[in-house]
Amino acid sequence: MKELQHLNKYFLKYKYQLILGVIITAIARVFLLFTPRLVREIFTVVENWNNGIITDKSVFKAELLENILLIVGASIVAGVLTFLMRQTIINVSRYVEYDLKNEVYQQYQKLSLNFYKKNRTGDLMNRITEDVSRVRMYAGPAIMYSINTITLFVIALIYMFNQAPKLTLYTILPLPILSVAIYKLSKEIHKRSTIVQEYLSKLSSSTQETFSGISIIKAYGLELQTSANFNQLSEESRQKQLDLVRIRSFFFPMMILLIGISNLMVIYIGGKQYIDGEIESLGTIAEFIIYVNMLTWPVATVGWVTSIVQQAEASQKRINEFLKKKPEISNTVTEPTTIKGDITFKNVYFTYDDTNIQALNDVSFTLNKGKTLAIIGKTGSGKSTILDLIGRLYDIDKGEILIDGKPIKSINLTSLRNAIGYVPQDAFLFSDTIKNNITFGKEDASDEDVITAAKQAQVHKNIVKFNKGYDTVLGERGITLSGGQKQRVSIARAIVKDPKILLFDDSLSAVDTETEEKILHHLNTVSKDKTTIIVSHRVSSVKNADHIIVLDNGKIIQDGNHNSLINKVGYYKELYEKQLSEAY
Ligand SMILES: Nc1ncnc2c1ncn2[C@@H]1O[C@H](COP(=O)(O)OP(=O)(O)OP(=O)(O)O)[C@@H](O)[C@H]1O
Repeated sequence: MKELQHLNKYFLKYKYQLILGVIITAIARVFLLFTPRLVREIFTVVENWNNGIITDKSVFKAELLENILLIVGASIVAGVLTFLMRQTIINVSRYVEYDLKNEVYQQYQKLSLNFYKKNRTGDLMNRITEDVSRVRMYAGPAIMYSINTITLFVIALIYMFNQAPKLTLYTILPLPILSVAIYKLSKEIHKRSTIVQEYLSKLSSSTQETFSGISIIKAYGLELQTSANFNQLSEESRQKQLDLVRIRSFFFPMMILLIGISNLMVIYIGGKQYIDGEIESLGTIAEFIIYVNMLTWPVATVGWVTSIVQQAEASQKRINEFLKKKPEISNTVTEPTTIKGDITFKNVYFTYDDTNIQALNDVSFTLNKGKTLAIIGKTGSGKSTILDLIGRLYDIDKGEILIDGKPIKSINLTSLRNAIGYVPQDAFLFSDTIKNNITFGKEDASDEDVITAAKQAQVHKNIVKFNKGYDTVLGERGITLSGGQKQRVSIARAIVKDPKILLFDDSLSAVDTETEEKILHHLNTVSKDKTTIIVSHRVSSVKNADHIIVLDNGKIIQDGNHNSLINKVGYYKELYEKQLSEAY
């Protein structure tokens, strides 16, 4: 229960609804328990009529009717209260589920990129869906059924002991056996349903992967093989489902058996006691039969609730593991920082934790506000890493990164990221309209801003050709853009944000040189007062930059401007000549 204490703050938040729920539950049970006593009354009235104690037929009828009406009345009140019990306690569990989901999601957002590298997406999704649902079962049904069982049991036992103490003992004897049996069964059901769940998620991720890679599968003619893999997985999954169904089938027969045994005991022992004169009325036997049936389900829930609590505890433990994680990159500055855009790297060293790859080795450069730096170099030389470090997606090992002359850690993280317009290597677009994809970083951008940015990114003409223009939906339910179109929408997104710092990570690789030329021309105007970094493999993209650095294996091996570098023997000159000859 230690892990579940995390939920106490939510119980405190919804304390009034919870207390109301508990009171309603208790009162509902009291009303429910009127029925057995009233049934006994009816039996007594009938016995009295048979024994001649009541002789007046109208009195007999009136007493019968009174008890029947009382049963109907008590049942209606109990029914209404049971409805209200669910409306309070189950509602609270839904509120708790909602709050907990939000808490986990907020925490996910705070955690740094490294966290996402170390944990699989499926696992992250599971904690926010499966685990939170299991915890909800504790916050709602488990609490509700526990209160239900306790109140019903206490009140019923008091009534029963008052009526016939010996019969009570015999009646409740099989109930603990029922509880333990249900507990064991629930545990086994849970074990098997977890396996079924695992198979279902394997099936869905494998299907999802197949659909995502359908063009490759078709191109390589692998349909039969993927179908065979699917069938095998599906067959295994079916087997596990059948195992689960088998164990579940025991549940109700077992309950019926144990209720049957209890009923028989009441009839047998009660009957003997009646014959021996230990109990006065046959009505008591009827009353006890109703108690047994009323108590069976709550007693069965003791076993069920125990297993729910155990599952919830395990799930909350997994959730807590993530909630307790401290973000590696945190914002320590509360005041917003105004950013101008000067960037300085001083002897920066950086190694990726997970792979131990040293991506940057003693990198230094200075880039003043409004200037353009280009980074060129072989793949894996550390170009993207420099951009990630400017956005403080990682903290460096050694050296210093200064923004406007201040250490990057002393700058408000939100202000820093708000000041950056980043165009990643793989343009990521959401399943949303083109317009919303462009205004992603600046939701209040006007239609005019969006169109201007799209024109500057050379994608406006493509967009207006679609039937719905800027309202065209992209992604799974919409159209698929070409690689170059995606890159350009992504560039428009950065431009519309009007940031102080623009970072382009090989963002023109999928556009032809003519379009590239036009985009670069517009970028000259757009980035006039902005600090710009362009990462590229193409000399044509970087030649107009104020400063160019050439990276190799995390080290700067050359730097200067285009004119100086093409006159120096080295990587840049070689690349320039090679790309020049390819162009002709
Ligand atoms: N998130 C990461 N975790 C671990 N290692 C990484 C990560 N990102 C990059 N690396 C490694 O760091 C080195 C530098 O990578 P980086 O992406 O900065 O290179 P790049 O010059 O941008 O390459 P490319 O031109 O192919 O995009 C590479 O060896 C790469 O494998």
